[in-house]
Amino acid sequence: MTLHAQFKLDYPGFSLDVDLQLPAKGITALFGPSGCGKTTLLRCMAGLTRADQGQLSLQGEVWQSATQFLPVHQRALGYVFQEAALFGHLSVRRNLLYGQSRVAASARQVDFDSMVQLLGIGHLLERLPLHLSGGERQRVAIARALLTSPRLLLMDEPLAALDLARKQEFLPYLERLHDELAIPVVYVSHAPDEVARLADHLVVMQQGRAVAVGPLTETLARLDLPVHLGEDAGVVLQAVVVERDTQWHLARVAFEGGSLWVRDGGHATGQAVRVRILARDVSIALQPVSGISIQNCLSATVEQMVDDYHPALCLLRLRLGAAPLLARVTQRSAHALELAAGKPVWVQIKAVALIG
Ligand SMILES: Nc1ncnc2c1ncn2[C@@H]1O[C@H](COP(=O)(O)OP(=O)(O)OP(=O)(O)O)[C@@H](O)[C@H]1O
Repeated sequence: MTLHAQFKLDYPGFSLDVDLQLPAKGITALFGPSGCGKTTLLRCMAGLTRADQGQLSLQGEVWQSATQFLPVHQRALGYVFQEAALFGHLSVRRNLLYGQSRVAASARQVDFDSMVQLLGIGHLLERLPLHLSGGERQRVAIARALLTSPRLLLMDEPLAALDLARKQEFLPYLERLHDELAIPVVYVSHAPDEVARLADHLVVMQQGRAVAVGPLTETLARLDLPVHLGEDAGVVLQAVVVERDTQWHLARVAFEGGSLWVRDGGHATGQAVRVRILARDVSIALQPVSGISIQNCLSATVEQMVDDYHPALCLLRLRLGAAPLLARVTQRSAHALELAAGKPVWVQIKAVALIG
């Protein structure tokens, strides 16, 4: 079951041309540089912009085709913008009830109290939007969108207007949504860390085209992505906490292909987590190295090697069992170690970010 979105549209100096089959569950990130068409695509999906040519169907239900165009108010979708658009003269509670009242009581699938609890806004219900922080406003906007019982949630850079502290405060709520919501979310972002943290599926856009589409882990590990991630190049692996070392405040997380020691994030043994490993934090040796401070040293095989964004550097894709890994090394080291596809090596992983 999928979300099928096909649109062609021309603006002066810009054209959108995409044909996407996306999973009808989890979070799909639309990622790419400013001006590549992410918002335009989202607006087409919402029916806020009418593409010259378009098709949109969600699990077989057609919202747009050559002969049909459902206007935005007839599409069962929630839309969260960069800046929360709440009614300023209504309390948070009444803003939420307004969202809920847009659906007939018999069609409501989302419960008011559970949404308030999920987004942690119970103590804000009697306040006016003016008296909320940016992050609180966005949480209310999401709750209001979800109270319309949508079948699809569209989010356009919901963190863009927040400062770093508010972002850190807000992200756990998005993660909770990710874990608890059954509806698909299409999430626009140009921040690699947000994508790494939230997305299950990735659409990389460039100049109005989708240049790479697929599950997050494999798509981030592609060496042919035309969008250069620079210092943000790296992989995200799904893992499980298997052991905790309370003396040293470390946790061991296992993934298909190995395990890593990371800083203990307080997760219980057995809990699923994501680990993000940046290419710049991975180094290569031909033998296992001892007498160094790096804790994580694993055997891997070089799969592919390409020139990187600076002539001194190259980017390698390796396999640790089933899991992909990216490493950035200098061309001189690659030459000295005679690195090539198929070569077995040892990787040392200097830093690992535990997410979720
Ligand atoms: N209504 C419009 N009329 C004409 N051109 C438009 C219109 N809306 C967007 N554009 C152009 O389409 C291109 C894509 O814009 P869009 O806002 O979709 O990009 P984006 O990837 O969301 O960018 P950002 O990350 O900066 O928000 C831009 O060149 C923009 O100037």
